[in-house]
Amino acid sequence: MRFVIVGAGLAGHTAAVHLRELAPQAKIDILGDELGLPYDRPPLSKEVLGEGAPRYLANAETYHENGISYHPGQTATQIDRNRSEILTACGNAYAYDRLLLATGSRARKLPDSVGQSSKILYLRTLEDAVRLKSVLRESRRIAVIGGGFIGLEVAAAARAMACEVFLFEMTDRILSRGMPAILSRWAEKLHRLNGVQFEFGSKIDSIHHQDDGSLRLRWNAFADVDAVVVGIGVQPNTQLASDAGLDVDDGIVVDDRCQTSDPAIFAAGEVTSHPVLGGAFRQRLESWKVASGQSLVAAKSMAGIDSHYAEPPWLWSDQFGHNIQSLGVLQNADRSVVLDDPETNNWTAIFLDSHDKIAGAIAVNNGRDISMLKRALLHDGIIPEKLLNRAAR
Ligand SMILES: NC(=O)c1ccc[n+]([C@@H]2O[C@H](COP(=O)([O-])OP(=O)(O)OC[C@H]3O[C@@H](n4cnc5c(N)ncnc54)[C@H](O)[C@@H]3O)[C@@H](O)[C@H]2O)c1
Repeated sequence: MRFVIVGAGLAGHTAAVHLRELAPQAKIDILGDELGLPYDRPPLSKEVLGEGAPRYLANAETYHENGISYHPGQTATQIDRNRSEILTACGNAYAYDRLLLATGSRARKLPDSVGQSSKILYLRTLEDAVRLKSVLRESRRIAVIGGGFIGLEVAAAARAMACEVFLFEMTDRILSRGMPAILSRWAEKLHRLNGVQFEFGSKIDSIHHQDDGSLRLRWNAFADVDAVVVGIGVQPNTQLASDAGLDVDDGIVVDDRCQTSDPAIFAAGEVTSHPVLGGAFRQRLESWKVASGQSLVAAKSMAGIDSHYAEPPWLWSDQFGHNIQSLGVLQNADRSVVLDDPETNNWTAIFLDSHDKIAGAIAVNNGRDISMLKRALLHDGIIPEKLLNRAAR
């Protein structure tokens, strides 16, 4: 059996390791478009911007010892479904019996018309993180565009380096995509207390270089900064799949076995549009947990073992030493129950659906609540009595 994996992020790497265990005789190739070894992405906006080192997922010896052929710098450009081959930009061809697409996402860019400069930075890859860190070290004032997790984690890292930080968010609150207002209020207060300055409802019209090397931002006012960091979301890398005629709807459409509309082709990680909560709807989730969980299901399915992905959405973030966790689907919730005091740095909000069952939760420095609520969500959806006792009356 020949397995080819396109994408050497967490999903691609983890699937290769599982496939090796499940199919000891199989040929396994991983194609990655970056040059180095696969690494874990969450530390890029946290430890790597501080004093920490990147977390590599493997080294060349482990791949060699496990008979996994890792091909860095190989950008896949075409799936030839008739010949069951992947073609790359370098002109190589890799034949497959089962193919896994773990192509992830890329950073959404500001339009070129806003301005172009080597000091307008994005954060998606290890190379981006290393460059950003060195620019932050040299900067006194920076602008961050976008108040999502990237923007906020970069703001926290920049403040730790004593940079002045202006954060521009086009909506009226931070974390507005998918996170509830109670978390936005808490996180904004935390960031303000730590010196981050906010501009809401503002889109940058232009960014110009000035003679002294700084950048001038224009929206309905002006600001001069040394660098601009942009975190305005991501776009899934679906081109390869759509060019090959696979079903794509925002992400690559897969079933709960991670199989695409072609039975020989599978997909895993944040590029997938997959069924959530028993198939009630489908979602593309930008989360480490999806990459790690779906890679096991995809590997089993590719090896012919029955397996289904049924994990509820879960993600976390660390900001100014505080841990935020989010569980489940919060957008469709009808009401919430708050445990402890959201004015402090330890609280949990549980979101309930129209049947008063748990839809999801947010916990600030309360990771244990999330573990308990996850079990309850998967069991009967009822809030455990032990937690209810802490609800504000
Ligand atoms: N801890 C974590 O889970 C974590 C941490 C970092 C990054 N990530 C992931 O990295 C990816 C990228 O994160 P992100 O923060 O860039 O995306 P995001 O979509 O979470 O947030 C983008 C923010 O930018 C705002 N925005 C969009 N266009 C804008 C504009 N022109 N001007 C001002 N604001 C604008 C949006 O309103 C939104 O608040 C996501 O997949 C995210 O989940 C996750």
